[in-house]
Amino acid sequence: MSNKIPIVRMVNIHKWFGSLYAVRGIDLEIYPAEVIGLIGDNGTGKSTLMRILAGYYKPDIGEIYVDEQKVEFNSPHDAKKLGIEMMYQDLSLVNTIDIRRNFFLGREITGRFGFLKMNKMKEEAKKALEEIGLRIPNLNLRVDEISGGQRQGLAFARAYYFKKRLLITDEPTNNLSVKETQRVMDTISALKKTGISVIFVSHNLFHVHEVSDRIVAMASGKKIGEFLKSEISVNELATLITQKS
Ligand SMILES: Nc1ncnc2c1ncn2[C@@H]1O[C@H](COP(=O)(O)OP(=O)(O)OP(=O)(O)O)[C@@H](O)[C@H]1O
Repeated sequence: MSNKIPIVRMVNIHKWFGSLYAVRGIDLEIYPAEVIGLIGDNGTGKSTLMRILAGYYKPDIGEIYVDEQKVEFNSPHDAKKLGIEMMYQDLSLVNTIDIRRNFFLGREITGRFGFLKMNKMKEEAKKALEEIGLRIPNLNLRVDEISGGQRQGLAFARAYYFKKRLLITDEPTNNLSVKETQRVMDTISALKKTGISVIFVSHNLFHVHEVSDRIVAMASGKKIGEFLKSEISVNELATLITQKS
């Protein structure tokens, strides 16, 4: 990876919540078209680090570089403008409206006089879904009528369509069946092929190991290891995390 320029470089990031020292000097680099697994026990600072990267929190110490330019995120909007987005459990979808409207939520395609171009939106959504290998037969369904895996897929396809560069996804395989989990993992791999990078935060070491190129382990706010997938097994990851927590 050293001959490539990282999309993002986090340098010496520290964060306190009052007297609680949540993130203790983390360095993290993310390269284009790379899946990074971020692991660690509960309360080790993974979400805090990711929220800093996505502009929800400011670090107390440390710097963030995007394309080697120093940036300061004052809000998630600032990070989004640079193509960095954190996907939350609710995936920012509205259950009671259909898939194609969700796909464009707040960014609808309109024609003259502001009318919504429903067919155009349907076509574009279908194309984006297909390009990352997802088939949802009926885009007129409401989001609460599709499965959890399909909801994840929709959120991923939307990120792909709106040209995000780095997606942070927190436990995307939680509560999914084996088949649905596989679909989410396949979608992450498909996104990677389009050049998008993904940070996959999860407690499920099997899922992390399967989908990631590189795995970063945290304990007590610190980075305790960073490995290429080929360098470490799931069992070794489990031992590392349990020993340090
Ligand atoms: N907004 C906040 N205010 C105060 N303390 C916080 C806040 N957010 C996180 N913390 C604390 O910071 C520490 C790190 O939390 P964080 O959520 O980053 O851990 P995590 O590794 O993501 O955990 P989990 O895997 O359980 O989601 C914890 O002790 C947590 O209670």
